[in-house]
Amino acid sequence: MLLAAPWRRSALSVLAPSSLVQMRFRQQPKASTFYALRIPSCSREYANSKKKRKKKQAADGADTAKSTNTAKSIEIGSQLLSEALNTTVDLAPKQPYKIGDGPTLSAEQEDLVSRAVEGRNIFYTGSAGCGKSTVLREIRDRLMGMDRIVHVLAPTGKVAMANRGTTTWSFAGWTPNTHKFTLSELKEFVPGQVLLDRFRNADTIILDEVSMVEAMHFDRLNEVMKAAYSPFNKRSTLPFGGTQIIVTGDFCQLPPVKPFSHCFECGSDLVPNRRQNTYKCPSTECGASYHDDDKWAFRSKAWDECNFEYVYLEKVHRQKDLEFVKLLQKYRLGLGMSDSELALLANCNKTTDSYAVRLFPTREEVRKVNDAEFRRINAPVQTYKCVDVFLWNEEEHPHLRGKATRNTDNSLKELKDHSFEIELNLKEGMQVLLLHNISISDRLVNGSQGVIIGFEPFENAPPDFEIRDEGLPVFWPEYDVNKRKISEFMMGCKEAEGWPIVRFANGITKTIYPICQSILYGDTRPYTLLGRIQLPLAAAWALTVHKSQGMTLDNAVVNVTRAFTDGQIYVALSRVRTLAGLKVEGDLASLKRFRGNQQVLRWLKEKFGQSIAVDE
Ligand SMILES: Nc1ncnc2c1ncn2[C@@H]1O[C@H](COP(=O)(O)OP(=O)(O)OP(=O)(O)O)[C@@H](O)[C@H]1O
Repeated sequence: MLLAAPWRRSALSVLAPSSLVQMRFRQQPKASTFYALRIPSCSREYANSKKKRKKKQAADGADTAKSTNTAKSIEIGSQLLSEALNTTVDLAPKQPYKIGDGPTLSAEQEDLVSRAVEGRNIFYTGSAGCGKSTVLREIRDRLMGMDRIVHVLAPTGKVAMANRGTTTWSFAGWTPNTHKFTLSELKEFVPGQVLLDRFRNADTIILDEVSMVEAMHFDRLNEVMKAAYSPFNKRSTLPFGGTQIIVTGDFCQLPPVKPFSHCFECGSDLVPNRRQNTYKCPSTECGASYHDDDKWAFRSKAWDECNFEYVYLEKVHRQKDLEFVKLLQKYRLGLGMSDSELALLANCNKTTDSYAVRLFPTREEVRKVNDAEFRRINAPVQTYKCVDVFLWNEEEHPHLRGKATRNTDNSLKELKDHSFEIELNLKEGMQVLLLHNISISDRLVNGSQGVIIGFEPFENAPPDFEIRDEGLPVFWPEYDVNKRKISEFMMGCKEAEGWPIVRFANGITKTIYPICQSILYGDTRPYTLLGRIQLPLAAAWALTVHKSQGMTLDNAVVNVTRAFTDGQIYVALSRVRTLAGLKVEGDLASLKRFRGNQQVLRWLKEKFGQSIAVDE
């Protein structure tokens, strides 16, 4: 019985023997540093001796389901609900709609996971497709399965949503304006009790897409987490207040967006000098100056303090074709490519079938293509309105009240970066992209492409899914909340013909049902849940490169004309599995123009040496 099912816990995997290429470095202080604060490196021995959580709750799904504290805590407030309750939609479960699990980890990935669960500070990296996100999810699940309080953070909402995590901004209680504070103000700003508890109770932070995290941002986070302790407490001297830090990403991919907006010391708006690649603080008292080379997180003092173990995942899983892997690796590392290699990438005669998604550097280009293609299809529009769910553990997380704020269309403001559409418009014949892993074995994963070939009538395939799919205890205020939310969703799409049937590029045809993709909030269990119920599909004629980040695509046409930043073309090229699935179009001179960031490349070579070598 769906609703009475106890929450699941992911089983611990067998740890494989080590064949990992991993290195330990004690970082040398940087030659140049612009920040005033420098604190000696500290070891991580504290992490293992950390006291067990006091606020841990034994609550499980069955208990919470019986909770009587319902009226205040569940947010359902829409007219739709009362309508939905009166509908006669058949909700009898049919085939369970299984959310896909991750692949079996390779030996090097397993070894990395076991190091992480031992409590070490780790930076792990590798080329696009080596499994960084896959490993992140495994580390998160295993640590949470060990009752650790784990915060998965990311620099942008989109990446955070994909990992069911939160942004570094939201974790720290910041808005972009918060960086106008001086560093001391920022530290004083922390002592709201909620933030103090959050920082002090955090066992582990896993930070994804670190290439997009600006150095000063990383430093600020470090400083405010230390400031959660009195100066007499040893933890005030430990990096991130003694919380375990696991950082991942690929510095050859997307860089920080708008770095050096505010002075680290005094918070003033910095003045960029584009020719010299510098940013100057206009305050005469402060007068700090920053160089663009120092924008990377690995240039921060916090990075030095963390004293990371460095792990390089060598095996690429997204692509199997060695020639293509080498080609991508060369492009990633800015190694000169021969004309024939460039021609191979840019070969416009290659067959790209009708599923190919076009990747553009800018949003404007994407919108134009998708709108035009949608209009061209002569078929009725089927509309599916999302249902956003807020299951609030008010007693434990009163500070999350604000997360319930809604837009006029009833979507939650907090879910503005959710990859699922608020209102999804589909047509038969439309090219679509899957936004969720629904079956790893069938290779129907986030990024799989297909075409809608028809609609399955609703009555033949009622959805059967759980709002809470995390395997973790979620605040569950009412017994039949699942059923009601599904009914509410059904109401929102009752004019549509049915569930879309998609023929995927790999030949598999599958009816797509709604799912709830959720994020868990709160530092104590059972968690507060925010989720969006929707069909995990999006128009797929075109996507921005930024949106494609993290995806695995079967076929793509990469338009390089308006590429504007390092790493963008590499991200785009590395989305596809095979060379046969790739076509490059536009101003091909851009392929030569972006040769990787030299600062990053030097650093990578210094840290990983042979591990990143490409056989000539
Ligand atoms: N051990 C493995 N066995 C089989 N497939 C794997 C394995 N690890 C990862 N993959 C698959 O490889 C693809 C890329 O994995 P993932 O997205 O985790 O890589 P990534 O390093 O995060 O990529 P990117 O840097 O491009 O975001 C996914 O389809 C994933 O399922």
